[in-house]
Amino acid sequence: MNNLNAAELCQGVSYSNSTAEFGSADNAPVVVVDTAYCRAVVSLLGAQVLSFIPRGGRDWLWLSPRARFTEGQAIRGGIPLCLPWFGVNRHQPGLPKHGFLRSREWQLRAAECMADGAVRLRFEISSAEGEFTQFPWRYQVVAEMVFSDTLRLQLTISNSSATTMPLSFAMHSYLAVHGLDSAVVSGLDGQHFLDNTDELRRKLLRGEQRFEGEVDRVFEGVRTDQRIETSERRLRVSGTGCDTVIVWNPGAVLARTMADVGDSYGQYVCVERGRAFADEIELDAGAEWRAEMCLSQAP
Ligand SMILES: O=P(O)(O)OC[C@H]1O[C@H](O)[C@H](O)[C@@H](O)[C@@H]1O
Repeated sequence: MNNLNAAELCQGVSYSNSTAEFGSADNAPVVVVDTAYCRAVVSLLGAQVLSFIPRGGRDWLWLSPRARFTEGQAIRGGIPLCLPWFGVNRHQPGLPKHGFLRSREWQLRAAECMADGAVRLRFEISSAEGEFTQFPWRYQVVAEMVFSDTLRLQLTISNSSATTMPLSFAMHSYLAVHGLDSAVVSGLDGQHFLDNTDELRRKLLRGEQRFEGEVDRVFEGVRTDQRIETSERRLRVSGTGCDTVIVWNPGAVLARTMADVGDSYGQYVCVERGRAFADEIELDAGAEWRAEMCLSQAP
């Protein structure tokens, strides 16, 4: 199955590459959405939204200036799609972190301009034969994105195997902030979390989530929206079918060990939506799971 060719793209959608868009040394194909609402860039590698700039505004997403754009390597920033598992695979810790799909090339199968001026893109991917020995399930994933004055991202994961498939995932948003000190995440007050900086001990968050040093927290079974407030904007993250919220920033010390983060760690916070840990899914043979995350301007 091939990508749409350029003539099949609707108005406001075009192909470009990471060098032209971001000045990267690696040159990977990207899709650009440029409409009255926004300008957005999506990489075919990982079906990863890399930039979303509402008209007259600044980018909601952070992309590392040192991001690499080569197959088999994760792109640091934007919204990586981590699946068919999130983080370290709990059943087989030796498998690649965050699943196979964030560093594989997806296919762009549809690009549609909607009556209200929004653009919808549909990307698809299937499990690769070479992965079967490590993860013995066959599955398909459709990622649909709707770009308007909000960014909607919907995942549909289908299990086409004869047995139940363990599924966890995350839509791993890197949200741009201007000064980590002023970044505040609300909507998690009174919720328990697994502290990934302290052997996943279960703890309680009281009040707002702030960022002093490394933060790596998994909130399960969340029924609320999150609001991310910085000195210059307020964003809302909401979701259905993705009740796990992961909040992450490496802090200065860990960031120094990450070649594609380094001293840029203060430019983003990750507020991710997915299903992981207690929210992990047992996806029956032939069944599918749908999840949607929406980023919007908060009042
Ligand atoms: O460095 P990566 O493999 O992209 O992972 C980046 C981060 O993803 C999630 O937020 C996890 O909770 C963190 O533990 C992890 O460090």
